[in-house]
Parts: sequence; structure tokens; C-alpha cells
Amino acid sequence: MRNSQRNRLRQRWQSLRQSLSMYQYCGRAIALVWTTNRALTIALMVLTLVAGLLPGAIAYVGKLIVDGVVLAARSGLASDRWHTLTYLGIEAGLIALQAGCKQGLALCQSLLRALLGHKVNVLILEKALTLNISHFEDSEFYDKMARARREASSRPLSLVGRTFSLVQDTLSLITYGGLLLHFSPWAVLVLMVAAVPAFIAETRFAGEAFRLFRWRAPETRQQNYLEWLLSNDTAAMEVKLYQLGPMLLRRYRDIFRHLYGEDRDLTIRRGLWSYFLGLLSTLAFYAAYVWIVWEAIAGAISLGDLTMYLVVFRQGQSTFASVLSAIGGMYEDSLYLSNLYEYLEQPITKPIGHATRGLLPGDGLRFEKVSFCYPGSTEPALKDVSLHLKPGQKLAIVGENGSGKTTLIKLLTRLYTPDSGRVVLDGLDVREWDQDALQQRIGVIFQNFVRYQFTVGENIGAGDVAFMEDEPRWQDAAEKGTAQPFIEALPDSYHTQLGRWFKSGRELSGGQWQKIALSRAFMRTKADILVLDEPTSAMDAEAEVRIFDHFRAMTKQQMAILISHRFSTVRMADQIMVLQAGKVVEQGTHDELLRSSGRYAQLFALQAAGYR
Ligand SMILES: Nc1ncnc2c1ncn2[C@@H]1O[C@H](COP(=O)(O)OP(=O)(O)OP(=O)(O)O)[C@@H](O)[C@H]1O
Repeated sequence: MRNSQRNRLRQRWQSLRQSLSMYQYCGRAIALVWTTNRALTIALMVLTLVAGLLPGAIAYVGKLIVDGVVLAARSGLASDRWHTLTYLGIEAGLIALQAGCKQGLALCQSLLRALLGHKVNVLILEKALTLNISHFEDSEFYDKMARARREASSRPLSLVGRTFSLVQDTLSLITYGGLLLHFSPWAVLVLMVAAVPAFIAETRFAGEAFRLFRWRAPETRQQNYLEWLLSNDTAAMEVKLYQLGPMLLRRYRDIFRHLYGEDRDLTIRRGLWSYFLGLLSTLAFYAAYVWIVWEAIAGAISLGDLTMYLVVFRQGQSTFASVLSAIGGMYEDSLYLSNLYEYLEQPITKPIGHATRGLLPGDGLRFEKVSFCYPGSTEPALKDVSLHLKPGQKLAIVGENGSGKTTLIKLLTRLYTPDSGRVVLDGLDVREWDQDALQQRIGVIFQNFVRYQFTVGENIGAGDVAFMEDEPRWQDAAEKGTAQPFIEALPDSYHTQLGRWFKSGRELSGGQWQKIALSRAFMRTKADILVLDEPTSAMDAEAEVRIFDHFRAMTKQQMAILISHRFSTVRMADQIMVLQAGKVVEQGTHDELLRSSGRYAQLFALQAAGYR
């Protein structure tokens, strides 16, 4: 029994400690604000300090006024009257100062909000640039980033604002305590002790709210996804045609109802506890108040003192309530910051290679017994894959959906690293290549290439960011990608805005977008490896034949890897590799593979029959 009690106590203590540790983020938030704008931070600090001390001073001057009135009424002397009026003037001055402080604080906060929001957003995006692809595919991490971005502009400043208002309120409470000390140190002690239970409860409930918030992150993410599906242009067409709207909305409502239920329970419990424990401190306040009134009746303290204590008690009570709510709010803000820092401090494995030349220039590209399994997956996506592609050679990869074709390209471009085996370019493992040098040598179009909501020219220029605005280069690349004729027919040619997001944007057909993407790959004039992952799936048959004839002529010296399900194009390659469940099952030229009557011949015959 005693042991279980001890355990429970220990658990409570641990959860309280954990809750208290959240407040470390106040310091970090202040440091963040400090680095954002020092002058504004100093102004905020000074104004907070002054605003914290003023209520006590105003209460004290109030006392002097009442005592002055009583004295002047009794003595009838003009000098006493003037004294009282002077106190009134001082109080008016202090009130004006208080209003100034309030305005100043609001001003500093709104300026800092804009600056800080921008700074945090930039920090988040800078970090995003350093992330590996695997981070974007890790749902938990993605969630962290999404949450950090969502509240970037409000939470850090809110935490700073609350920290400062807590300091301000605490200062006010200390000055009230100081004034009350004059009456009796015991009264101060009683009031302090009475405040402790409410403080502990507030911290505990805030901790519980945090655990709830973390635990239900997947539901919140699902809700965000449903929101996105219901309000995004890319999904709108399908949602409408398949009449998915009501079903998606129902799911959205169900998740809300579930989350709301949990929130409501916690909020009610939190409210009740805060009320009853707050009542305890109110009782203590009033006990002390009765004591003071008693002393005033007995003539032990002046009428001015009584007025001052009256103000101290009334305001002390509301200041105390605002301290409690600041603590709860700060806790929530700290949770946001803990999430933000977890995201910003995520360790990233930096590429270590520095080589800009291979050991055997001209050796081309080799995969040596490469195997790879996606993080979190049990089945390998590639098993013991080997190939050798010499400069000028064209390789076609065929295979069923999910056989590992795109994965092979991801390993070549170093988006992922093989679990075993090596990918070697010019005799040097791609891991030892300098990232930029390697990427400059490869021009890739993935099947899910990006359709930038930019102009046509920028969409092509994105293939080589150093020449993003170079119009002659766009034209050259567009010609190679066979996009030139339709681009020239557009109203503003290369300067036509694409997509529907921005004013006067033009939407293109699937095949036209693919031609833009193909042109983008040709922007990399230094690239000697071109990778086309199903580049012509949306193009008409004539365009496809033209593109490949053209492509071969344009890339005589370059290596090319082509992934396609159309055998009419695949057959043009020098080498064909057939993948099945991550393994190379056949390799050779079109004629060799047909002769061997294996999987390739079977698939080829199947497709050819479809055209007869
Ligand atoms: N990011 C990922 N995380 C985990 N598994 C993945 C990921 N991407 C692909 N896979 C799995 O790896 C295997 C190979 O996928 P890959 O995209 O390479 O196939 P593919 O041959 O290009 O298919 P398709 O012809 O449909 O484009 C599949 O089983 C797929 O489910």
C-alpha cells in the first residue's frame, strides 16, 4: 500500500516536473525575439517593467489622496488642500503613463509579430531545404513540419507576450505584497500559500492538454487532409464527379466530433478545478480583507490605508486570475515551440562527398549488385541490380508497376542510398561525388514532375536555376523538348502564366505539360545523363515517335535512361533491362530479348497484338 502510494506520488512529481520543464521554452522564445529585433525587445521589456510597477504606485497615491482629503477636511488649511490636489495630479500623470505603456506594448507586439512570423517561417523553410527525401515521406516528421508552419507567425510572440505579461503581473503582485507587508507579513504569507494549489492545477491540466494534443496528431492530420481534398483545385474535379463531397465532409465531421468530445471533457474538468481552487484563494483574500476592515474600524489603520488595501485586494484578485490564465496559455505556446525546435534541431545527414571528377572519366554509369529497401518497408524494392551504361548508350527499363524502375532512378540521383552494393559514376561511388557536381550531370524528369504556377519560360528555366531567366536558353531547350510550336501559339508565348492559381493563368493539356517538363531536362546543357521516367505517357503517338527520333539525334553523346510502358519507344534503346519485383530478370537488345522468348518477348507480343 505504502509502496503504491509512493509510486503514485513519484508519478505525480514526474509529471509536474515534465510540465514545469516546458517553461524552459520561454527563455528560448525571448532569445528568438531578441535576435529578431533588439530595440523592440528592449522597448517591450522596459514597458513591461513600468506597466508592472504602475498599479502598485497608483494604489499608493490613491491612499495618499484619501488621507489628504480626510486631513484637509479636518484642518481646513489651504496647504493641505494643495497637497491633496498635487496627489491627484500625480495620479492623473500615472494613469496617463499607464495608458501610454499599454499602447506602447501593443505597438511593439504588433511590429514584432510581423518580424518574428517572417523569421520563424524563413527558419522553417531553410530547414526544409536541408531535409532528405525520406523526411518528407515520414508522416510523423511531415506532421511536425506542417504544425510548425501553421502557427509560425503567432505562437512565438504569443509566448513572449505572455511571459512578459506574467512578469508584469508578478511585479504588480509583488508591489501589492509590498504594500500589504506594511499591514502584516502574515497576510502576505496566507495569500501566497492560498495561490499554490490553483497554480499546480493549472500546470497539471496544461500538461494533460499537451499529451492529448500530441497523441491525436494523426487525427488532426487526417482532418487537414480532408480539408485539403475538399478545397483544392487538383482534387475538385474528381471529388465532384464521383460525388465524394458528402462522404468526405461526414468523415471530417466525425473526426471533429471525436476530438471535440475529448476537448470538452478536459475543458470542463480544468474549469471546475480551477474554479474551486481559485475559490480557495478568494476565501483567503477575503479572510485577510475582513481582518483589514476590522483594523480600520478599530482605528489601527487610516481610511487611506483601507482604500489602498481595497484596491490591492480587488486588483490583486484579477491580476492573480490573469497570472493563472497566462500560465495555461504559456504552456500551450511552449508546446508549439517544443515542436518547432524538435523540427529545427532534427539531425540531418549531410552529403560527405567532394569529388568533382571520377577516377575513370568516360567509364559511364554502373550499378554493382545494388539492393535497397525503403525505410519502414520489409520487402526490398531492388535486389542485386547490376548494369553498365557507357557514354552515348541508351538504356530502357521495362517492368510491371511497382517493379522498382523509379527506385533505381532515385538511387542514381542519390535521393536514397543503397543498403548494399554501389552506384558508380566514372569509376567513383556517387556518395563520394560533390552533390552539386553530380546533380549538374543528371537531367531527370520524374513521372510526377512539378507543374509550377509560373510562366512557361520559368517552367522550362527551372531545369537550371542559374539560367532561370535566360530566354534564348528556354527557346533552345523548348526546341529540343519539341514544345516550341505550341508555346509560340500561346498568347504571351514564353511569358504566358501557367496554371489556374494566378491571374490570367493558362492551363495546358497533360501532353503539353510533359513537353514542358522534357524541355526542362534539356536546360541542363552540361548533363550527360538524361533520365526520362515515362515522359511520353500523355503524348499522342505521332508526338512520341517524333520526340524519340529527335531525342536520339539530340543526345548522341549522352547516356539516357528511359522508363516506359510503350514498347514502340523501348525497342529503340541500345540496351533493355526487364525488372520484376526488384530483380533484373532479362537484359539485352530488343532483338536478343525477342530471340530468347522470355518475359520481354511475352510482353512485347501482348502489346503488339493490341495494335493489330
Ligand atoms: N517512398 C516509398 N516508400 C516505401 N515504399 C515505396 C516508396 N516508393 C515506392 N515504394 C515501393 O517500392 C516498390 C517499387 O516502386 P517503384 O516506384 O520503383 O516502382 P515502378 O517500377 O517505378 O512502378 P510504376 O511503373 O508504377 O511507376 C513498390 O513496391 C512500391 O510500393
